[in-house]
Amino acid sequence: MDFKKYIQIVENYPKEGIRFKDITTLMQDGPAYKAAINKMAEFAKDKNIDVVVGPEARGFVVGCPIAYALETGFVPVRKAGKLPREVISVDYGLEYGKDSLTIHKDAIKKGQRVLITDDLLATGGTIEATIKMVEQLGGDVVGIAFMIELGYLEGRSRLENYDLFSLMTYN
Ligand SMILES: O=P(O)(O)OC[C@H]1O[C@H](OP(=O)(O)OP(=O)(O)O)[C@H](O)[C@@H]1O
Ligand SMILES: Nc1ncnc2[nH]cnc12
Repeated sequence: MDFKKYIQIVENYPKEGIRFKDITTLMQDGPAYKAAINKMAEFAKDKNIDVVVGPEARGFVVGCPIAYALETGFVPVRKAGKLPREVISVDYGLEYGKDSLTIHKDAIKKGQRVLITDDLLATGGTIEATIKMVEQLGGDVVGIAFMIELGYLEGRSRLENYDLFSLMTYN
């Protein structure tokens, strides 16, 4: 399937100079959404994943159905102030700003095999922060799956020690 034909590119959103890759046009097409999720789940199916972790909000859109397909649990990573119980947190930078991410302290058990998922790899700041928290809790990041990779931002170079999968790459 040509997944790129379902992605809309929006110029200068949310800031001048950013070419925003809108995945909502893929999500709203049932067969395309299902095929995209199945391909991402396929990458992880022989990795003995215990739990899938994804950052809000678009990381939930890919992470939850992948967890369902793999029959694992899903752990949300959220922006500061959104998780109700004790968290650990990390500050990070984005293609268009900076923020802070959190995860529940008891969400990952030592030695669990973790698949991290997100809709898009840009600078890699979000995923690097997510990896830091998973590893701090004792999780083993055995794979990272993206729907889209922005090759020109070289986020991949920050994730050299990990097994990465991207469904689509824009250069
Ligand atoms: O590789 P990076 O430079 O870190 O950028 C990628 C992140 O940016 C977007 O999330 P955003 O923070 O805009 O939040 P959203 O999913 O809630 O829209 C996207 O969903 C990734 O998580
Ligand atoms: N160019 C982009 N398009 C969509 N989501 C993004 N997140 C970070 N950069 C992005």
